Amino acid sequence: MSPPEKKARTEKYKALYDKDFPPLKNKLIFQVIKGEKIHKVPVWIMRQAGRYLPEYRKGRANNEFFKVCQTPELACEVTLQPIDRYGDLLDASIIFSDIMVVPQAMGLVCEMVPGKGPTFPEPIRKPEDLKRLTDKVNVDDSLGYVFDAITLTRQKLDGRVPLFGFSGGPWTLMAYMIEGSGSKTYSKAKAWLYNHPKDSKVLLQKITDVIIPYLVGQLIQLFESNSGELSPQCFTEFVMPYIIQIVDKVKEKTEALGYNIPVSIFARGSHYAIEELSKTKFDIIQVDWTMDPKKTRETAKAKVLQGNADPSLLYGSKETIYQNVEKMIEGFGVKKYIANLGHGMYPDHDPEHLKYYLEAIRDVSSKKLK
Ligand SMILES: Cc1c2[nH]c(c1CCC(=O)O)Cc1[nH]c(c(CCC(=O)O)c1C)Cc1[nH]c(c(CCC(=O)O)c1C)Cc1[nH]c(c(CCC(=O)O)c1C)C2
Repeated sequence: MSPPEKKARTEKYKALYDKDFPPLKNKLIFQVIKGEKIHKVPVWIMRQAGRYLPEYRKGRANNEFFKVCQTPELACEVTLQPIDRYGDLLDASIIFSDIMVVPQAMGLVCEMVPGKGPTFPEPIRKPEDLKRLTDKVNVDDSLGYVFDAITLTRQKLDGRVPLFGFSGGPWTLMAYMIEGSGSKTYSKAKAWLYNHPKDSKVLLQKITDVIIPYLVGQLIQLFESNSGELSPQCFTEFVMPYIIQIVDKVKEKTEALGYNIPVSIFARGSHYAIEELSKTKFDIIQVDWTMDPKKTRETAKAKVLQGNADPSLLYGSKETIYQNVEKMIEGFGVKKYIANLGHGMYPDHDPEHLKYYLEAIRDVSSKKLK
């Protein structure tokens, strides 16, 4: 985006920033975190705005993926699609964007290649390549479009549900920046942890320093989606120190402004880390479907847990979905719990089956909460 375009964008949204945000009508997630009485378990879904929705595919036919992310009107429109479709069955929205906007802000080119996903034509290969990264990233300049999209969306939501902001975690972003795309083994990125531990920490810190000023929203989720690739030892050394910095600093910053913003962590695949994570300031721990709800609840007694049905459950019948939801809620319990899937929606999911899942959560949990 050229500087005059950027200025126009900022001017355009100034009035929206100055206007008070509409008060929240649905506060279920905040009530769960505060331990207040609720009438049903709240639910939202990772990738709830996406290719499984015909209205999303229709809009995307004319617009490149990152163009949607970078155009606040389009990002807002797509964010609202599942909220408009499912009405009060959903209890949160999540801003339409991608974790790759942070590496882009750091000066790396990342393109969405059809059939392949996000791809870096010139990934970081050796420690000298770190010099190619922008030295001091001005987050307001380079990611201002996300802030504008968040502001516009909060106005347009009119308080129906709260809005999640999100970021990839430092390790997950480092892994993509070195691999250049998704990978089966993440062996190039993991080789860095063993061969260049110091440079790895320089890179993780650079990413952390961009994430902290970037994270805004009424709720926040940090996606360490690639954490399950690591040994417990590497997790402790290369993930924990950075995600703790992020949650501590984000809390400090927002509390100083008078806000208490709940922060959620999704360390996908890191079973061994649940206990360690339950001792941090994260308010919510999102778990994947390979974790048993009851055992996870026993391990992280005091924390709000979020998850965790296998996304493939949505290929099942209405009855199958209902029975699995009953078991899931039985395991987690109806308190300190936010329902979600164990990972994002798949492009070939039937939107009607997501509705069955959302209805089952409402029906099963409201009976138990009576
Ligand atoms: C809809 C969508 C997104 N990203 C991608 C798509 C499909 C692309 C398309 O429309 O063509 C490509 C897209 N973006 C990414 C991938 C995975 C790449 C790979 O590992 O191979 C793809 C196909 C990278 C990505 N992107 C994201 C993660 C973390 C969560 C997770 O573990 O899935 C990751 C790893 C986060 C993400 N990505 C997105 C959201 C939007 C908000 C919502 O949830 O509704 C979010 C939160 C949006």
